[in-house]
Amino acid sequence: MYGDMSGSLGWIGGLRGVGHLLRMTMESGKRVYNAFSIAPKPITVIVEGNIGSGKTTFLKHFQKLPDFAVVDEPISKWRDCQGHNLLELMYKDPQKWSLCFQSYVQLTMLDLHVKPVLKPVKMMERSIFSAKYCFVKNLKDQGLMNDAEYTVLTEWFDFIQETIPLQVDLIVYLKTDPQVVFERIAARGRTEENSITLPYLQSIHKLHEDWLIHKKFGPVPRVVTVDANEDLSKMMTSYSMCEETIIQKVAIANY
Ligand SMILES: Nc1ncnc2c1ncn2[C@@H]1O[C@H](COP(=O)(O)OP(=O)(O)O)[C@@H](O)[C@H]1O
Ligand SMILES: Nc1nc2c(ncn2[C@H]2C[C@H](O)[C@@H](COP(=O)(O)O)O2)c(=O)[nH]1
Repeated sequence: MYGDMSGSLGWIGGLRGVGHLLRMTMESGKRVYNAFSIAPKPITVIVEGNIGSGKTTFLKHFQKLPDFAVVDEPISKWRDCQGHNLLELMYKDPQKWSLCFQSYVQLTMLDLHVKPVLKPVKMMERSIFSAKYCFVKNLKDQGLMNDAEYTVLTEWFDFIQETIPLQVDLIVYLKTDPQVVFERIAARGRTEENSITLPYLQSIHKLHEDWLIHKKFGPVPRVVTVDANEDLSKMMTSYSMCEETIIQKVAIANY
């Protein structure tokens, strides 16, 4: 289901030296592939987390690094699909608009999954997987999507999995308390989101935990969980630790 290019991370200790070399290369501002003298095999990292957990903010840190290609969530497309604000329609009347919205999410996320990048690390904000396992499942569980609609979306999802290899080498999970993200969403003030309730965020949180921690929907690639409740001023350490883990993953993929 998830393409994964590298073996066990149990070699981490033995490769720490390679990771250090890569880090020195990246910190010196040179291209990471100088250390290999050939282009390394690219790896794909997806960043997941509840609404308002800090994914966009987290990815801004990596956008500054020369060997990371950040692929943002296509929310601008969801807010303007040839003049239709599908995000707003979905929040205003999920019973009526969820199939339409989720179909477009699945298309726009697939487009980003297959988008090639010219850098060693491709970092995606969310994925076709969280759309399915968290948001679509929540709509079904809450009775906001009927069985026929859910079946059609699921058959599309299954067909995509069977015909298009979607590479995911690592998942960074920004884990938050629903109350924390509830307050952040309110502060962010996105008009479409002013109807979001705490119980909704609690449901989405539980589904992220079921998917990534309890693995209730099948095997997942390696998950690095970050406590994203911390205030922004304290997040730099977590960002740097994730950077190190990703650099080592590149090393493993090219060992
Ligand atoms: N660690 C943090 N502490 C406090 N506020 C944060 C933190 N990370 C992000 N924010 C703020 O919370 C809101 C949601 O962050 P954002 O990165 O847009 O989350 P997401 O992309 O997951 O929806 C934004 O207003 C952002 O400035
Ligand atoms: N119903 C769904 N809503 C989704 C999905 N993916 C994202 N979203 C919503 C949640 C937010 O309101 C907004 C952007 O998400 P952030 O977490 O980046 O703020 O889009 C989905 O698949 N279904």
